[in-house]
Parts: sequence; structure tokens; C-alpha cells
Amino acid sequence: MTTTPENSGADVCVIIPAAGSGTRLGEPVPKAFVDLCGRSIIERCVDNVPESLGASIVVVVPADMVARTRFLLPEVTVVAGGAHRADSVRAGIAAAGAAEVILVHDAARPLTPASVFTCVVDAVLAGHPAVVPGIPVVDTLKQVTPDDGGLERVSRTVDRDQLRAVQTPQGFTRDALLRAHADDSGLATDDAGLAERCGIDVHIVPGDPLAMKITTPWDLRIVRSIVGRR
Ligand SMILES: Nc1ccn([C@@H]2O[C@H](COP(=O)(O)OP(=O)(O)OP(=O)(O)O)[C@@H](O)[C@H]2O)c(=O)n1
Ligand SMILES: C[C@](O)(CO)[C@H](O)COP(=O)(O)O
Repeated sequence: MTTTPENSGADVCVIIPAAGSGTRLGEPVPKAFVDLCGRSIIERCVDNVPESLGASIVVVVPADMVARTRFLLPEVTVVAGGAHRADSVRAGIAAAGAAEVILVHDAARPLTPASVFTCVVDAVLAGHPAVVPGIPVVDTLKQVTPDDGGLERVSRTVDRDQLRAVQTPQGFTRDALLRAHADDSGLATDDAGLAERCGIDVHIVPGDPLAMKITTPWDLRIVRSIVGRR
């Protein structure tokens, strides 16, 4: 029998770092609290975690938003985050209890389909300590260096067939995530990057365009138009 999150009985926790300010989005409130057609981004993100996982949820928010988030989302654990995403994830890990599988998901990806969560958990339960969803890169990618005159000069074209744009949720055994975050020096833009640094194998499962991250005003327009049509 294939082990699935539905039948494994595994203890799963989803940590949702939502403590960023959303500088690139440029809204007057922190990004996770921006309205998405009548509900905040963080509420929609929590709504979207599939019930079939039977997961506990830890939401990490700016310190001055903890009380408000507890009011909005009484069913989840809410803790204060830190200066960098990795600091916020570490605050989430401290509140995650003894879950054997931990997913780290961005609040900024509120439309991630249930199938992506399931694929990630399945792959962790199948024995992979670190699993990330990824999608092929469609643009041609150039490596550049600064050049005189303010333009950048292309030094080479990168082989895109070997590249994946990675999304969240990123899934880990408890042990792998603790090891990845044991060293809090140096920055990484995702948790899998920290795992790679400690020599933990990271595997890819298929991501989904709907798991797109709201980073810029343009992304917010796209996501609002998708939610508005539902
Ligand atoms: N100190 C931080 C920084 C980021 N995040 C979270 O990590 C996710 C991915 O980060 P990103 O999309 O870059 O969000 P921001 O840091 O808010 O964006 P920006 O860099 O534009 O300020 C988001 O859900 C964000 O809230 C966090 O919990 N704590
Ligand atoms: C974790 C992440 O969403 C995976 O793609 C991404 O690395 C976050 O990067 P950001 O620069 O903090 O938006």
C-alpha cells in the first residue's frame, strides 16, 4: 500500500512564516495582512492547508501582530518572528512540538494546491529527509557582470534544463530541519538551502504555477484576479 498523508498517521506540522514586511509589495500593512478579496493573505494561506494532512499549524508574524492573528486564526499556534525569514522559521520550529514531518510554507503563497502539500509529505514519508516543490524555468537565463556605462555584460548563458524554480511548502524530517537550522550564521533564501549546506540530500517534487509567491504589486494583481473569479 502506498503511504499517503491520509493513511500514514504521521504527525505533521506546517510552519507558516508570515513575519515579513512586504517591502517589494509596498502596501501600508505587512504583506500577510494585505486584503485578498475580503480575507487577508495569511487567512487564505491557512484555509488552503489541506485538512487531510491532519497537521498542526504554526503561524509566525511580526511581534505587534501576534494578538490580532490569534483573534483572526484561533485554531492555530501564533508566535512572533525575527529579522530574517530563517529567524522566523526557527521561532516556528520552537513551537512545532515533536512533529516528525515539518513543512515550511510561505504565507505569501496562499493559492498552493493541496496536491503540492500531499506530494511533499509523501516524498518525506517515503524516506527523503528534505523535499521541495519545483517547476522548470521557462525563460533563457544569463549570468551577468557589471560593465562600464551602467549596463550589465553577459558572461554566459546558463543551461536552464538543469534548473528548477523552487516553491513552498518545503518538507523535512524533524531531524533534518533541526540540523539545517542549527547553524544560524549566514543567510539562505530558503530552508532547503540551509539543508544543502549541511550535506542533507534535497529532492524535488512537481510544483505548480498556482503556488506562485506574491512578491510584487503585479503578483498581487494576478492572485486577486484568480481569487476573484472563483
Ligand atoms: N523576517 C521575515 C521575513 C520573511 N518572512 C516570511 O517569509 C515568506 C517569504 O518572504 P518574502 O516573500 O520575501 O516576504 P517579505 O520579506 O515580507 O518581502 P520583502 O522582501 O519584499 O520585504 C513570507 O511569507 C514572509 O512573511 C518572515 O516570516 N520573517
Ligand atoms: C522560500 C522561497 O519562497 C522559495 O522560493 C524563497 O526563497 C523566498 O525568497 P524571498 O527572497 O524571501 O522572497
